[in-house]
Amino acid sequence: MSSAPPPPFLRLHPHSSISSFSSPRLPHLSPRTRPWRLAAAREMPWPHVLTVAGSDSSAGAGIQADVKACAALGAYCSSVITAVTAQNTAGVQGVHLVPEELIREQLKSVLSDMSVDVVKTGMLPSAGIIQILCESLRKFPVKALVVDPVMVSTSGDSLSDPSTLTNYRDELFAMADIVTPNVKEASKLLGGVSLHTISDMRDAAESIYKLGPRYVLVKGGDMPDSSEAIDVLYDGKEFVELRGHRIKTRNTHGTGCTLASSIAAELAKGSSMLNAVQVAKNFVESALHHSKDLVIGNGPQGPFDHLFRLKRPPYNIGSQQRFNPDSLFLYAVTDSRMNKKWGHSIEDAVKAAIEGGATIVQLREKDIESRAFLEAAKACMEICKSSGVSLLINDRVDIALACNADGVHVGQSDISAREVRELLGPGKIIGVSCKTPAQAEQAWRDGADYLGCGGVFPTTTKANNPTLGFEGLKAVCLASKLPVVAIGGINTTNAGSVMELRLPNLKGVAVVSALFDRECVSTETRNLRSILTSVRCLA
Ligand SMILES: Nc1ncnc2c1ncn2[C@@H]1O[C@H](COP(=O)(O)OP(=O)(O)OP(=O)(O)O)[C@@H](O)[C@H]1O
Ligand SMILES: Cc1ncc(CO)c(N)n1
Ligand SMILES: [Mg+2]
Repeated sequence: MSSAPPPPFLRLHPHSSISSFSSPRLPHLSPRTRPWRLAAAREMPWPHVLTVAGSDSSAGAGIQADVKACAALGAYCSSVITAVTAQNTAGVQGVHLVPEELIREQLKSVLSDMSVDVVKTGMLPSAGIIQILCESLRKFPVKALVVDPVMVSTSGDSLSDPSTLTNYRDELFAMADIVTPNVKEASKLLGGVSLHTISDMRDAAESIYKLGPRYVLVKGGDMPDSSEAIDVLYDGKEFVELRGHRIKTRNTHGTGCTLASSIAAELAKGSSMLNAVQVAKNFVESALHHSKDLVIGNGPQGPFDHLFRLKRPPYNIGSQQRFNPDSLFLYAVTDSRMNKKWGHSIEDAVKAAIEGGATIVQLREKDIESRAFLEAAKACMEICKSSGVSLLINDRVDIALACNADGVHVGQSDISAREVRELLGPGKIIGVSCKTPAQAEQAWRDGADYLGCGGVFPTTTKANNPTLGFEGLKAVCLASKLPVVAIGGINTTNAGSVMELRLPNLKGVAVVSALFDRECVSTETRNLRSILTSVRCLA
């Protein structure tokens, strides 16, 4: 690794010289007195990740991978460049460090102005750079810090000075929300222990956890001879094994950078750590899958396509509206037979349910022709959009895509949540009907957002639907890593008893006939809403 020469760039940038560092650039004006902020009628926060990492000339890893991953997942990505590397698909040919004072300046420029949510680190090649980063983070705290302790490239070239080990371990890890070493990096951090099995990865995660981060993710991308790519997440109490298919491809350059940036993007959007890691892992797996046969370069390790989703519909992948689990509180599911019986159109029924206080709506239309269904779905989308309520479509991914619905709900015999996610992209809501803890686990692995669990009580809406009772509901809620909505035979007389169970993850009740097999849908919804609210108030 070459060392940094004196900074010649000062002459190239007379207006941004390091000597001006101590004087603030922005005049200290309150938002009210900043004229450029008054122009916007409604300010929309944009999830923001700052990556502090090295440039990769081949653009498969480093800063370039980080920017692409964040863009693909709907987050803004600013970048502080720590080093410029010469790399291609054969390996690393050169490394040049950016002068430390310019790194400090870049950090201040971004952190002092741009409302960064999450900082993600990649290549931090010297001890001094880590110290500067820690100082900057103490001065400008952010919501979360994701540390990818990049030490060696997959080609085996060194990307950091051995002296950084001490600063990682003693200073940066204690500030980190998550640290994401691969097996080689975990071994280096722990003085050279060898990692061959999942059990070794767990032990390593436990040892690295003791250095101070809130979570440790030991990545198994480089574990040999496995049909699965398994990562181990540890939070100081529990281990979670994240298992994905191992994609057979040469295009794995930058998987680590992409995973860490994707975690950062999801955290910036408001996800929990476990969900962020799961979404990130699914994203890497999908990107590798879609890029497995692409050819760029002559070396053994090619880049992959972070923006693979742009090649296929839907294009609105960067939805910034995160799914809010609290929206499951009063979940209205339509039924065309009931609407027909009472002379309600689907649109009128949906409008009435929302008027009465439904917090999310699903169109479950089993006996209606596709064209009529799509027209009704489009009209319902307009109604839901104007009242800020999400609209999901039962089973029909095609209808959901065509009307740009907020998501899809699938059952155990419909296409899997993983495939629905592939089709809908990361910004849409996916729910799965589950009756057992095993199904709940699978739905989470497949990238679902919530579970529908039931039938809690006997129901006539769905034929041949076994009743789970409170015990079955409890088993699923306790095992689930996702929020749950209870369904099946729920009405104004028993909804209170369901919510009074106060089960973990149980966010609300889903109802069909209690709302729609009635003359006045809005009155029924209002009654149910007030029952649910009073139970919540007593909590
Ligand atoms: N061939 C593959 N198929 C599916 N997932 C993979 C594959 N290779 C790596 N992954 C996944 O990619 C993520 C990054 O893991 P990996 O161990 O490759 O990190 P890394 O070695 O730090 O990356 P890099 O190659 O960028 O240095 C992990 O979630 C891992 O499971
Ligand atoms: C600049 C840079 N950062 C990280 C990695 C690790 O993949 C790499 N190869 N290059
Ligand atoms: Mg790797």
